[in-house]
Amino acid sequence: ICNTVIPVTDNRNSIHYEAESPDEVTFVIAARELGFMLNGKKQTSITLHELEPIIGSMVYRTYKILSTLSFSSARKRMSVIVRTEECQLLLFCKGADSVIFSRLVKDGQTFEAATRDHVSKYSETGLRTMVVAYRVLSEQEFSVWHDEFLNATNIVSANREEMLELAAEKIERDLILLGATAVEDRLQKGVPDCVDKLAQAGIRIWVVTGDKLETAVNIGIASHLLRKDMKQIVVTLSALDNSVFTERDKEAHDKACNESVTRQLHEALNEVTSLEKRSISCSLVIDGSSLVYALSRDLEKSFFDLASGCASVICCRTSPKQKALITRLVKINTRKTTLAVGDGANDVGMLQEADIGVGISGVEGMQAVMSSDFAIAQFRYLENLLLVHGHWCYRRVAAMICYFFYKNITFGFSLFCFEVYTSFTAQPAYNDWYIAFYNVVFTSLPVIALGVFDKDVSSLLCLKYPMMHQDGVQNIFFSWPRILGWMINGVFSSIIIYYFASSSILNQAFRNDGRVAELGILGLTMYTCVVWIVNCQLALYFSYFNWIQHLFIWGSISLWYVFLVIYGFFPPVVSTSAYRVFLEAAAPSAIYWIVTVATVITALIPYFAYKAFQTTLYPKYNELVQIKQHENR
Ligand SMILES: Nc1ncnc2c1ncn2[C@@H]1O[C@H](COP(=O)(O)OP(=O)(O)OP(=O)(O)O)[C@@H](O)[C@H]1O
Ligand SMILES: [Mg+2]
Repeated sequence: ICNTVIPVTDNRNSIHYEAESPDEVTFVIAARELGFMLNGKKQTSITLHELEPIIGSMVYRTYKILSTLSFSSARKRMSVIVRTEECQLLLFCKGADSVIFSRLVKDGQTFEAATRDHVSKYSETGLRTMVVAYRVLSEQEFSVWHDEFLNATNIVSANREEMLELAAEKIERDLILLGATAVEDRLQKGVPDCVDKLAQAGIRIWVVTGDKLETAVNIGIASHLLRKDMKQIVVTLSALDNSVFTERDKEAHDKACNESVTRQLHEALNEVTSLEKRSISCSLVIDGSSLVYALSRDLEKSFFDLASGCASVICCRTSPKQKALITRLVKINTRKTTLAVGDGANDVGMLQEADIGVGISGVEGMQAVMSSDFAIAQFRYLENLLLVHGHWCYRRVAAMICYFFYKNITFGFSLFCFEVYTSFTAQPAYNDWYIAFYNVVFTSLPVIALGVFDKDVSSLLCLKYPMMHQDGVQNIFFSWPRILGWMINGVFSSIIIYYFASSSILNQAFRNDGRVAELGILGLTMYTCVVWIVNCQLALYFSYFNWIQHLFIWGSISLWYVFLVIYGFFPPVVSTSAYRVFLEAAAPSAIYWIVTVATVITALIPYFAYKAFQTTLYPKYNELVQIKQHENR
């Protein structure tokens, strides 16, 4: 009993009741069993008040559940076998209309036409429907079947699922139709807007659902995937008359289906091509039974061509396996990144097949979330995940990798330049501890700040300009020219460092008493420039500064001087070439400081000049947004 929608199946006829106030209740009854009627009349709604005397006068009956065949998305149905008080054995089965209707015995089809009519009416209004049927079992039939079912349940092997399915197939047949139910399954808040945004970001969206065609189309319209100006192309096998094929004619049936799907796909493809010329967009709706053939080896290419020519694609009545196959088809044929979003256990295959799986936690359990890469609570958060965090993270990770190349090349290549000078005698320019601490202490924290905090535009603007998402799709920030550019920048910086330091320090009197500088001072000067340059380069790159970035960058540089002082106090056995070198030799010398400043400025000029020209002459999309953001301040 709940208070949203009242789907009641009366005596072999389906009536849909919709509650209008909270005290109205939902009451789903297998009416044939309970004979439910109010004052001898059909009622469109019932209040708790009216219900009380009925419940009071109702005869309660006890059913003993003997066996449950649980729901699976592949079977699209579930059943219970019960023993009534009169010791009669009954099987009740509920499930998708297509599955139940095809399992009815001849005598059980009396109300099929009327129920079908009701079911399609419910679906057209966007309700999720289910058909209920029953069957009387004999004791013997049940006991034979039950042994087999228990065997299948207890088996510990890979084909357990198959055996269970086989057992279910044996008993869930020759059913007698009882009626249909419908429940409202509202779209979550914000879905249409989110779909709109994602479409604006240039993301192609396919809906793959286990629902009925009519319901799926209705949801497509509600979520703005299907629009009035689109030509809707439907590929379905529902028009095929199955009654002409007996069970033995499986092959003939398959052949007819295959031909029908082939024909429909080709006709649709022609239509799409001709409409494309008149710039009319199309949408494709295809059902699970057609997909069986459309996803076969011969037809998958035609299906994919057709689907990729359509602006929206809706696949309905799909099994979990088909969901995964569709994802794989798109992934392989487009070679693009695929992202699957799902909330139920039937989406697990799809979530794992896609490059990125996003599980929605909610009423349908945790399976989807457990097997996904990202978990969100509502569909609309996808917008934030992709357009805001997707953009930020992509830019951060790309910049971080490029910067790693840069800073290590700057460091390593300056060592190499010195090696050339020493004619490859393997004499290192830097003290061992300088080398050991480079990536661990003096340049590590600012990179973390880049990878965690940097953002080029605010989240509001990311959502306002969804096209920025295309930066990632077109791989603007991690292209070969960009990676090579950073590498060349690194080589350039290190040449400047070596050239400036060696030519200014080595060839003239360095100390007051006229002595020239020795190797320890050259290494120290070069290393000072390296630490300054790689950190200032990062400061130039940052689009966003808070106190953490400042602390990390200027802190890392200060740490270098602190380290020099402390390390210099260690006895010469430990500090070797760095013994008191900073306090006694480098710091009192003006040339050391002048070289540092000149080298840092010179090494940063190329990046600065490139950035200034590029932003003025060929701004990227995100830079245009940045300019807008700046103007609006
Ligand atoms: N617990 C159940 N018992 C019986 N039938 C069910 C049950 N749950 C769903 N069905 C029927 O099986 C069909 C397929 O269900 P499935 O879970 O595969 O997909 P869905 O929930 O309809 O859609 P989606 O793929 O969007 O989650 C449903 O449309 C419904 O008719
Ligand atoms: Mg579901």
